[in-house]
Amino acid sequence: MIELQHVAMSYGGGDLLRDMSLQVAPGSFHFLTGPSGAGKTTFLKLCYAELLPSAGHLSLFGQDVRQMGRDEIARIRQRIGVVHQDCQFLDHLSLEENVALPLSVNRRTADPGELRELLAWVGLKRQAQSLPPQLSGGERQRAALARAVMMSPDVILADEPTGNLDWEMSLRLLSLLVELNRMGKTVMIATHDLNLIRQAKAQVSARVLRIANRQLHLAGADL
Ligand SMILES: Nc1ncnc2c1ncn2[C@@H]1O[C@H](COP(=O)(O)OP(=O)(O)OP(=O)(O)O)[C@@H](O)[C@H]1O
Repeated sequence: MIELQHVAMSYGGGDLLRDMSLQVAPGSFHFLTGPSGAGKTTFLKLCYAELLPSAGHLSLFGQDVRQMGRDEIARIRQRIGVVHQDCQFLDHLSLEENVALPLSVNRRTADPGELRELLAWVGLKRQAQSLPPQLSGGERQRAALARAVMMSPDVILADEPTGNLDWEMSLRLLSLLVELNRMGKTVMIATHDLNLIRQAKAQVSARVLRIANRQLHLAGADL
């Protein structure tokens, strides 16, 4: 589904990430951890072809990212829902419109019933007409998750989705991601929060990856 072979990534200077190999199987659950600045966001950006590797081989859904044209990348991205670290909402659009945005971008209209159901699933039915600045941090993160699953993607990539949330709200968000995984979605979460990882491991079988010294390591069971 996502496969890296000896991938390196550089923003121009030396390698930020080097010699990374990984196979992400359909339906798997991964955490990605590591110190601030280690390259977690960069790694996720590779996984949705926002960035291309500077060396090595990266394939998404069996296709080499280097061989893909712009249209193919756009098609592949529809299969990958991303929860960005800063949510990236359009502040002049309602929550409902923001969540439906991936469809409008693809010139499709959201089914009102499905949209309502999705907002109810993340507990935001009442806030459908609110503007993003009127939402709490937890509401914004849940809305970002709803937007990420709007296109029924196969993979969900979440970048520090609980970064600014209290423990109770973090658990709520985690339970939504676990539910998605139980529905068969592949999930990868970048996080600093080792307690969140421990909590998740009690619920799902998750692999924990750690970026350290520019390389990708499989963390031990002692987390
Ligand atoms: N577009 C860019 N151009 C140049 N350098 C960049 C760019 N994006 C990120 N970097 C640098 O790459 C390094 C890794 O950044 P990245 O955001 O991937 O790390 P991170 O592990 O997600 O950090 P954090 O946990 O603080 O979010 C940082 O030193 C950052 O400044």
